[in-house]
Amino acid sequence: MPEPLIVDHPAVQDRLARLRDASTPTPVFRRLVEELGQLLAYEATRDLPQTELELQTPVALAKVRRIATRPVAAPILRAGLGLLPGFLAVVDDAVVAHLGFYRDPKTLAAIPYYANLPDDLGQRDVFVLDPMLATGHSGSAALSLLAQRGAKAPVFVCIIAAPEGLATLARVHPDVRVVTAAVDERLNDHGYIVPGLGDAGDRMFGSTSSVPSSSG
Ligand SMILES: O=P(O)(O)OC[C@H]1O[C@H](OP(=O)(O)OP(=O)(O)O)[C@H](O)[C@@H]1O
Ligand SMILES: O=c1cc[nH]c(=O)[nH]1
Ligand SMILES: [Mg+2]
Repeated sequence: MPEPLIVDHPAVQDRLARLRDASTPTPVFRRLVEELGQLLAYEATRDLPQTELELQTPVALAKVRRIATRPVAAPILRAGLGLLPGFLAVVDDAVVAHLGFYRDPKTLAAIPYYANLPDDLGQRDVFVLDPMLATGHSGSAALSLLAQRGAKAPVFVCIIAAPEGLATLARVHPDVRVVTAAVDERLNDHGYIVPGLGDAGDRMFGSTSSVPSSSG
């Protein structure tokens, strides 16, 4: 797998710092995730193929470049939805594919519960959105489903990746490129990223599950 792209821009790192802060309230957390979605999408879509064409400005003919094909943005529910508005701010006519997976808290397996994908994935650039890559089970399961439906070499856009999740993707999906704001130290013994930011979905949507904070 290509080396992950860690977006080190101060505007990204400052927002990540505020996300990590346990005292950041839900509305601010959600806004910061949305803004990071835009900044990360800007980097992740840098190599999208373009077509050249000529059009008429009010003044003269101009040679211009447009994005060649509408890419697919595939948020993993729920938390991936937080990155979607920012992605669409960068590529406003992306096709949205929804992928429902939740992580079983005991086994940490990814349980599928919803999928709505376009038929022509093979002809499109695909960007999977999920703020957290922890064990990599959810990301890997989402990428497997996309591959079964014809997607080639998708990009995985996240805010924090754990080394364990990166290793899983490298093993199961070696063609995937990861764009992230940070690679953290490790997982704790409950599968949470350390130091991480806690449960992204809960912090974004105001729901509660107990986030185990053991140092294990
Ligand atoms: O790499 P993994 O170990 O699979 O963990 C990461 C997944 O866990 C979180 O989702 P969660 O299952 O909590 O669902 P939610 O987004 O609905 O809260 C997160 O948004 C990822 O999808
Ligand atoms: O640290 C983690 C791990 C999985 N999912 C989250 O939201 N946070
Ligand atoms: Mg969650």
